[in-house]
Amino acid sequence: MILTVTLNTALDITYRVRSLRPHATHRVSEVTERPGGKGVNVARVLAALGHPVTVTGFAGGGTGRAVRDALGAVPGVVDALVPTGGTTRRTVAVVDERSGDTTQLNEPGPTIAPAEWAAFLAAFEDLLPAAAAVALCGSLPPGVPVGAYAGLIRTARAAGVPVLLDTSGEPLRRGLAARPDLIKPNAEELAELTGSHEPTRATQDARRRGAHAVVASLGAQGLLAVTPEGHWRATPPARVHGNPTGAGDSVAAGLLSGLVEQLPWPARLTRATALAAATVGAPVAGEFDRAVYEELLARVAVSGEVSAA
Ligand SMILES: O=P(O)(O)OC[C@@]1(O)O[C@H](CO)[C@@H](O)[C@@H]1O
Repeated sequence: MILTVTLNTALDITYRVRSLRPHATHRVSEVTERPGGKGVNVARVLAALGHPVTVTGFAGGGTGRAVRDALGAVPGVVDALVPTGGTTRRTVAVVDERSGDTTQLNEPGPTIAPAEWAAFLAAFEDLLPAAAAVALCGSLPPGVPVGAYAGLIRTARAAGVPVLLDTSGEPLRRGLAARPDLIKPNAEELAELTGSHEPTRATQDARRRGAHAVVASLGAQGLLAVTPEGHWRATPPARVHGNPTGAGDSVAAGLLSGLVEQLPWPARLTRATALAAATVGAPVAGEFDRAVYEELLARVAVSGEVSAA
């Protein structure tokens, strides 16, 4: 199975409004609720691709129950979430129907007690032997040490399990020191990490900081990969309009599934690019439009070159 870790799970709420304006009252035309947090979205996409997945992290309170109930209904996903005495957060994505823009409001999440963190570490070590790969995804809830991902990466690498790290800020900076196999920053996260807004330079710099491979997700411009095997650019054929929430998680799912299937890099990048665009085309985070995905697979352009041996 593939193990996804979401320390700060969420009940993702998506509101659609006609036009979002500060200081105004809005009538919501449509509300959807889904289990979320980045690793949960990665898990749903992996399961839809036919990979067995186990989800761990924390869940608690009424929202935690709702997340677990909904996850339990997803075929192919095993719930190994660790209970917390706090209450799982909500995130709210407000989709402006007129402009198509999405505004995201993410709560900080519950405070994790030291004993709960210790229980999670024990559960993580128990799950590792059955894992073909691990994804460590999203923000850290209060109470979890800022170097948490670095520790989890060291534990996974010691067990011989490849790790994808998808986070930002200080947890990403510290995680890099533990040499994850792959990171998947977006342009903003890359710039924050490296100080450079030039994607090629920033991606190379991120790799020098410790990641084995870096795949930068550049929104409608596609993906830029710098790896020991070579460097590539994958570009979708056209801009897909819709809700971009979760598109990065679909990139992570595409890359992880390709890693486990031992696909060559261009095929992994094609899959990840098509999945991301198909996620933008679906109205809710963590879901993708399968028809759009299958149609795009043949139309993603990949250019680049293999490194000299
Ligand atoms: O606050 P974090 O952990 O960074 O991100 C959480 C989150 O915004 O990311 C997903 C989209 O990638 C949403 O489903 C989710 O709730």
